[in-house]
Amino acid sequence: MAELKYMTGFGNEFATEDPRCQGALPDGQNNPQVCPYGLYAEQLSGSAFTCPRPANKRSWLYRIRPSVCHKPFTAVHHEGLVDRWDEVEPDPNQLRWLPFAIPKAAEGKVDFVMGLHTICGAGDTRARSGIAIHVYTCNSSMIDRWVLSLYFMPQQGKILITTEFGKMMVEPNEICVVQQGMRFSVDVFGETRGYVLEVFGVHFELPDLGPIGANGLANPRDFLVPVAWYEDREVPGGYTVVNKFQGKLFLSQQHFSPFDVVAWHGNYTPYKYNLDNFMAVNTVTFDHADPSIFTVLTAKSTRPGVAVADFVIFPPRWGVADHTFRPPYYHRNCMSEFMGLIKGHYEAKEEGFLPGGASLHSIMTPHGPDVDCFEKNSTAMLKPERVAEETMAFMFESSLSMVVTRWGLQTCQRLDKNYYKCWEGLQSHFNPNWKPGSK
Ligand SMILES: O=C(O)/C=C/C(=O)CC(=O)CC(=O)O
Ligand SMILES: [Fe+2]
Repeated sequence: MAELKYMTGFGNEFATEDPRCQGALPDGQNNPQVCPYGLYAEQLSGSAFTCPRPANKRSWLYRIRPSVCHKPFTAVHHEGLVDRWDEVEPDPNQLRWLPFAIPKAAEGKVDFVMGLHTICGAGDTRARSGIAIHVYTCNSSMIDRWVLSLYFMPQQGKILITTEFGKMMVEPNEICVVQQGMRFSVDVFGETRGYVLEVFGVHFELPDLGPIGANGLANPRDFLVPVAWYEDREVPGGYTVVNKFQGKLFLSQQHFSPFDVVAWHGNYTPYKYNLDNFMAVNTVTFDHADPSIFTVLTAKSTRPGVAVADFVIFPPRWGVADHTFRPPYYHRNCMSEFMGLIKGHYEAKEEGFLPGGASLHSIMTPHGPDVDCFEKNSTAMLKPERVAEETMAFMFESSLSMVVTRWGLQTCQRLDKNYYKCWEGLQSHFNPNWKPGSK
């Protein structure tokens, strides 16, 4: 496959035409009486029309047929997708999952939609407030079907995401955002697994940088946006549209490929980002900084400074803190922390937290380094050293109190029942005779 092309930037106004149809974008207006090449104009709104300018997101698509040409939607049951949070009793325990099992191709084809399972979430898709965290495990490409609106993190196996806006190849260590309403299809190249965060009703933004200044963390120029690509393809057997609506899936048929957008312009787009481009900022003196220092993207709530979901990474970096216990401190948090591992070993849990697995530390549930990590780092010689080499751990940190699904707690059979034991060996080192100045 030829190398894909991308445009760069975050949330700016992009304009792109498939090179086969130069001049497809109308000049100086959005909906001329007749569009170039006989295309239809269609607007995709990502925000209320009246949103303040910085938050106002929309794109104009110029396509062979408008997307309204389809047969009626009919409901279909998908066991794995959940949007109500009362299936099982709440569980405040520290939870950890072994790597989620990927179905073997020999045992049957499973595509991205079939292989999508909700692990936890909160809120209401109807009130457009809340989140859901899913995992996908699959072995086959989606054939002539597509679905809407997600934030992807491949963990194993690259994925080719074809969207109405163009194509993106997304590899492990990259993230990809396909926003609400954008139609896409996922091709895979073998056994494939990854994480998905779905945020209802808000969009990811780059975090403000405050005293850091104008540069750093995820820089806007490193975000990649697909260029227009279309196919004019009749599908006599029917192209299945998968619509995720109010948490349920609906199918409809149409007789042509939905990827028929010849040109588009706007600031509401899918995009991808390689986590190696993250410029980490951290202490060069002492103490462990709060993990918010590693925020890549944030989905803000209406409360100032409080995120519906922050996307945070723990990238390879230097650790230099003087007279400091360098790994994460023990803590209880007013936010929920869902973690996953793309590759490598996470410093607070060298064992048991594995690539393709996950952990959830709910609101106010205590957690922190395991025994080995505590003992090793309490006596370590503190010289500059590489931390998280060849590793990429991430966290979805949410102000919502998330509920775990029945699939997450029971059906997937990946819950590590012994997780709590990793702290059991923490000894008391209390010495009532300790004197200031002694070791
Ligand atoms: O690295 C950090 O600064 C904190 C990160 C976290 O809060 C995530 C954890 O709670 C890690 C853990 O499993 O202990
Ligand atoms: Fe934490």
